[in-house]
Amino acid sequence: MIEVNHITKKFGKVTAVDDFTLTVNRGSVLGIVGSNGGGKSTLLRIMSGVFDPDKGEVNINGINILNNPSVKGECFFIPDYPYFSNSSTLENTAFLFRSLYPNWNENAFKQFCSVFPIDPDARIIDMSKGMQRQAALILALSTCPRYLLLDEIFDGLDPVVRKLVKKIIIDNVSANDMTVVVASHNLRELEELCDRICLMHKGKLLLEREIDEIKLGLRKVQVAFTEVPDNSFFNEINVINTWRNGNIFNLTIKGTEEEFMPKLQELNPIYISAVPMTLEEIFICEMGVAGYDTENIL
Ligand SMILES: Nc1ncnc2c1ncn2[C@@H]1O[C@H](COP(=O)(O)OP(=O)(O)OP(=O)(O)O)[C@@H](O)[C@H]1O
Repeated sequence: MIEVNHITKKFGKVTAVDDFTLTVNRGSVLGIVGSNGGGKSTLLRIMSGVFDPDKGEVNINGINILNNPSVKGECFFIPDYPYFSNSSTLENTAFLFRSLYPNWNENAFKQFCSVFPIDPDARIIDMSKGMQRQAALILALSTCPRYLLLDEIFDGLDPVVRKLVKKIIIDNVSANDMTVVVASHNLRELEELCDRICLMHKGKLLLEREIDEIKLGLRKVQVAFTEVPDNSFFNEINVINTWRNGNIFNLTIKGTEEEFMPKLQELNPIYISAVPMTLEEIFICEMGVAGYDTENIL
């Protein structure tokens, strides 16, 4: 379990992370989304021990990571721009990592090298951005980390590799109880990967939800009437957003279809359809309901 307790980190006048508290359960995948400059990368750097916080602490399994190399050694952090030296290849970095990481898994390394379409003997800095990320991920996963922290890992990956990355991460979480924290602007990818999502803005945690709870909770409903019923019909249903175009209503409704459909049917609509919302739509909606200016946050 990772516990982030009241972390604050300032760079001069900028407060990158502001009294941030969060718990990541063992064997779970947490997604962090939020605005540019919201503090995601800084938070990940603090969680992995790259930066020390000004205030607060990060505990892994109850142990403060500050000046604790053995706990830090259980984490592998892939930054948004992974660093490789001029001469690094996958093979020679693996040679180094074998002696550095006690849990290095040679079979896993060979298997990852065979499934990812990159040359293990090529210089990593000559590779494309997406290929460099793949190289970083192959090395990270071969160290068998208990905690994997990923910053914008999907950036630059093609759709086939994105799918492969998600599958490998999910397999590792279920097989090895690995805990993953991934910061990304790509809500669609996070939706398929994460158990929980948190939203960070101006260094603060604005929202944290289970993916299933989010998805079950809201529906996008389009309903059309020949005769528009009295506005009071909204009172019967938990409508949190309405957009009307003549006799057609586009509603965001909180609740299950079993709950609200019979009530809508009573109004004799000529057309009705309910579809689940994407994570992006839900976040935008929840943020709006909470009074935030969503256009400047997501
Ligand atoms: N090393 C640094 N020195 C000075 N300021 C920094 C440093 N690192 C981050 N910051 C500042 O801290 C704030 C948070 O930056 P951070 O990179 O953590 O945000 P982010 O959420 O990852 O942003 P993005 O989504 O754009 O990658 C920004 O205002 C940034 O300019």
